[in-house]
Amino acid sequence: MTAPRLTRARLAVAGRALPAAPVRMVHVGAGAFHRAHQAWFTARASDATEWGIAAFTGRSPDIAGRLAPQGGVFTLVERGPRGDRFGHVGSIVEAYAGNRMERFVPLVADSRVAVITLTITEAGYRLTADGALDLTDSDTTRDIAVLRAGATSDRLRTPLGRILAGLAARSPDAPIALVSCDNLPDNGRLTGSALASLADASGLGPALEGVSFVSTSVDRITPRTTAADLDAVEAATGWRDEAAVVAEPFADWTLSGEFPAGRPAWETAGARLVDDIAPFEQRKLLLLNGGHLVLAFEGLLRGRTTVAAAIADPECRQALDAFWAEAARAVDPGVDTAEYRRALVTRFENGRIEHRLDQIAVDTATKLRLRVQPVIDAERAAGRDAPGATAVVDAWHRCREAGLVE
Ligand SMILES: NC(=O)c1ccc[n+]([C@@H]2O[C@H](COP(=O)([O-])OP(=O)(O)OC[C@H]3O[C@@H](n4cnc5c(N)ncnc54)[C@H](O)[C@@H]3O)[C@@H](O)[C@H]2O)c1
Ligand SMILES: O=P(O)(O)OC[C@@H](O)[C@@H](O)[C@H](O)[C@H](O)CO
Repeated sequence: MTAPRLTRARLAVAGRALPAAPVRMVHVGAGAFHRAHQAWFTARASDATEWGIAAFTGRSPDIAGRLAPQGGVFTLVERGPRGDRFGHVGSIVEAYAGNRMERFVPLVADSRVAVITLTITEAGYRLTADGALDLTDSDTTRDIAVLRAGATSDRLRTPLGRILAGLAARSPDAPIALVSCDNLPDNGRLTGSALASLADASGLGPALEGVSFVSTSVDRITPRTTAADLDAVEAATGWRDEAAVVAEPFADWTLSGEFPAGRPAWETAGARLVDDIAPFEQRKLLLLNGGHLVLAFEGLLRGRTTVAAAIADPECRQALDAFWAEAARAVDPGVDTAEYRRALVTRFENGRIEHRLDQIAVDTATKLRLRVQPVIDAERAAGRDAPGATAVVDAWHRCREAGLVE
């Protein structure tokens, strides 16, 4: 017999109520990571009953179509090396496709909404190689024309264009925090300067008054959910959950910036608020995300398909260690890298997390520029050759020649 579909209402009837909190956060780019990270931290915060999330997808509407019939509730599977832990997360209280502007604009304009979070991937920001808004991007130029004409916001295509339309409808007396949760260095400043360029070009400069841009370093390995994962959730919990997500047990969130209208007490759920994010972000982006690139390129060349399979291959491991030795020197010495690397090995070796190398190996030119080139630059500035990091670039070229990466 098929298990009943998981919904917020059915959970309440079953005596495991997760009452919907009032919407005070809007998320743009609802996907696997948002559910496993920001939604999970918010649900675990001590004031979770005050903070509901309205989640909008970035491009594909798929996850909204799965979450909405469940009242936003989903199962998080924490997949450790020896077993799974299943928990229901209730912080998402509304879910929509990204183009549902008739709901998005009034929500962003609502002074009770205090925080907007984003996970739209690095490509979603439409930046040039030097981190400025790409004013030649066709969707961006189209959005500028729509915004300048004051035309219906339904025609906006880019996440930043949609956010700007929402902010333009908000009172300048109602401050708000915009929190990028994408794997980009200095993501708060980049988001702020990209939105400022968009606002200038669209004649909407005042829309950004009262907006605080928060930088974050985010960490939790969250692969794409598979059909087998959904079946495993059904077998283990007795609920059919079309929006379940699998992540490693480890989770980290470091934030730096002001929240002028308040925020959930994320620190009670394990988040870290700091004055200087740079050392945390360097460590994570160079060692973890740079390390993922090493394994992706070397692994794909050697016929491996997952992170766990690649790190178990001695040649891939050797390439990873060579890169890490150089990358660790590029990280601010104020944060530990030795223990961090040891923990990363354990995390990467978790074979029960099926993190596919081809999921990592997208937008590779941008990722190399942000996660490997800084290591080459730092080593060369110190008079060294950086053989470990340049080998990653060589492996990338070989992958491209073999048609293994974009
Ligand atoms: N999955 C992870 O392990 C992980 C960990 C840390 C950080 N992140 C960050 O989160 C991002 C999203 O990861 P995910 O696992 O949720 O991916 P996902 O594919 O499940 O979801 C991505 C979301 O972004 C939207 N999107 C994708 N490309 C876009 C584009 N060009 N323009 C606008 N919207 C776009 C999608 O529609 C979706 O809503 C990553 O790119 C990364 O920056 C992910
Ligand atoms: O699309 P990316 O490269 O930003 O992310 C791919 C993986 O490296 C990433 O998903 C990691 O698993 C994550 O950054 C861990 O916190």
